[in-house]
Amino acid sequence: MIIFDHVSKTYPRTTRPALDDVSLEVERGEFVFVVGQSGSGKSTLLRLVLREDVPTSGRILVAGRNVARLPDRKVPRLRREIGTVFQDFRLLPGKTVYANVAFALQVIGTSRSTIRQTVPETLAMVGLEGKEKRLPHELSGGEQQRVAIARAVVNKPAILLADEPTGNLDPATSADIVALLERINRRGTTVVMATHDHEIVNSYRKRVVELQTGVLQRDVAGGSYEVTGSVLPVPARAAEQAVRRGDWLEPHEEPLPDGAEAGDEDLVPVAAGASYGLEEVREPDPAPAAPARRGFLRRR
Ligand SMILES: Nc1ncnc2c1ncn2[C@@H]1O[C@H](COP(=O)(O)OP(=O)(O)OP(=O)(O)O)[C@@H](O)[C@H]1O
Repeated sequence: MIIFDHVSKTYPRTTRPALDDVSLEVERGEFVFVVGQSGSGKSTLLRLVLREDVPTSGRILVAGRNVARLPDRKVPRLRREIGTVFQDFRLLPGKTVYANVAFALQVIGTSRSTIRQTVPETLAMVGLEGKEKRLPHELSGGEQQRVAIARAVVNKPAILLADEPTGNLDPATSADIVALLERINRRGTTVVMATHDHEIVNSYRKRVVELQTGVLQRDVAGGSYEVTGSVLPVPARAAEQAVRRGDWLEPHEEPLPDGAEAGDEDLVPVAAGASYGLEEVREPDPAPAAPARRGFLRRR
């Protein structure tokens, strides 16, 4: 559903990349937490998925589209497939709850009859029945975030990106909001959530992607929040699968034969953590262990 293939992003007038050679794959239907300290590149990663910006190098595929190459006129269609939720809710302050959600459908030309049916269903799904006529300032923070989530999913996008959606909420309300996101995920929407919330990440034990100063530091299924400060091995099987899948290879590259080992200076790791989001992968053993084998492509 989302593929980052050696993606780097350096903003203008900066020297250090905000994202540095990040490769990962998010499968359809996954729920992924993106963690990392402030400035580690989480928002940049989400902005690139949305084509709010383009990578400096590397490829990004979202729902089969190469987003950097997408002509501007096709960007709105891409974004229809991606709902977004932010820390600060971003509701239209002068519009009611109902109108905020309906607006998302109006701008894409949905018929009135569909809007009349879909908006109440969606508001009920997020637990806002009876609050349709309120204005945003008449709602609690958690309720405002529910409106924002309703607006993000009312047209049933394939992907929901949530950038610190619990950042302004107390722990109990945060837990409710993430439970709602999980429910939406169970209905088939791929969810990618950037967060600093240790408790949430540790209690859900979903896939965790950790960035550290733009580098993909960790990518584990069933992970915890803890920022490790060291590079953990990429599960060998996942990386090998990525190498075997020809779609990661450029025309001048070829997979290594079975049995190739890490360590050659010639070799570069590919697709860290790719393809294993829905499989059970044990977290790396904290005790020192033999280095895990990785998948590699030969650099020419
Ligand atoms: N528009 C921009 N121009 C220049 N530098 C930027 C821009 N946006 C982000 N950066 C820089 O890129 C790096 C990554 O920022 P980003 O916002 O992606 O991090 P983050 O992990 O989302 O941080 P936070 O958790 O604080 O939101 C930071 O060093 C930041 O200063």
